[in-house]
Amino acid sequence: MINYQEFDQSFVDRLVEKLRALYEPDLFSHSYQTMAFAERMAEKYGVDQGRTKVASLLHDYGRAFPSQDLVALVQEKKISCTQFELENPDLLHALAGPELIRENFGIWDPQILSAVRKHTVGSLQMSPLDHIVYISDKVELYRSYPGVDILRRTALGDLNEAFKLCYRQSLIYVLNDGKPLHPDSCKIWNQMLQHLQNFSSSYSG
Ligand SMILES: Nc1ncnc2c1ncn2[C@@H]1O[C@H](COP(=O)(O)OP(=O)(O)OP(=O)(O)OP(=O)(O)OC[C@H]2O[C@@H](n3cnc4c(N)ncnc43)[C@H](O)[C@@H]2O)[C@@H](O)[C@H]1O
Repeated sequence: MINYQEFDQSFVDRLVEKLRALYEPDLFSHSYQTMAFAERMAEKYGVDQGRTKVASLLHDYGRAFPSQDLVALVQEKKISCTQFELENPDLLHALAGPELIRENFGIWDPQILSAVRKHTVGSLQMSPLDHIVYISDKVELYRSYPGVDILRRTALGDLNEAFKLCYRQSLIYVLNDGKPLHPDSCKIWNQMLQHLQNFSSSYSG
């Protein structure tokens, strides 16, 4: 029997093959490239490689399910979810992801499940692993929007700055699309600026 809580390379390899068979090709390529970028970031920032690979590979697992199934799942399992999120089902794949991953892969690791849940809107409390998965999703090799190269370089140089730039990028993307912004976004943005300001003033003594 596979010990699902040991995220060694053999576990990762088997997970890659399962997802290759399960996902549409575009979703598989995106997930694989997100893992490849996250791996580089984990090495740079000293974050657990196995967890990083599993979380980044599975971050979009909820995307393999139709929206109506995700709505039914969050209601049936009473997954913590706001009215705004229910009305914007693009956001549900991140919220339903942890439950689906527990059920279908037997992965209960809280750090992995946290990174999956927070990869779309972020959160007021994010670990380095949460940041790595969030950023890698936005800058993986197949993303090709203007400015993505700068985001990639920053991602491998300064984790806090990279999260700030990627978060800003996502907010602009949502606004330009004319979509409603998640109510938590403003709080997350302001808290991040405060944190960066405190960090830089304590650093400069
Ligand atoms: N705070 C918030 N409030 C409300 N809704 C929110 C939100 N944050 C994210 N969302 C929405 O939630 C959805 C899911 O976000 P994610 O979970 O981050 O995106 P995804 O599953 O990888 O894919 P999707 O197809 O939906 O998005 P895309 O690759 O085009 O894009 C994924 C990301 O890649 C970047 N990106 C991709 N194409 C880009 C482009 N042409 N220009 C600029 N940035 C781009 C952006 O950062 C973008 O967010 C997004 O569509 C987004 O609109």
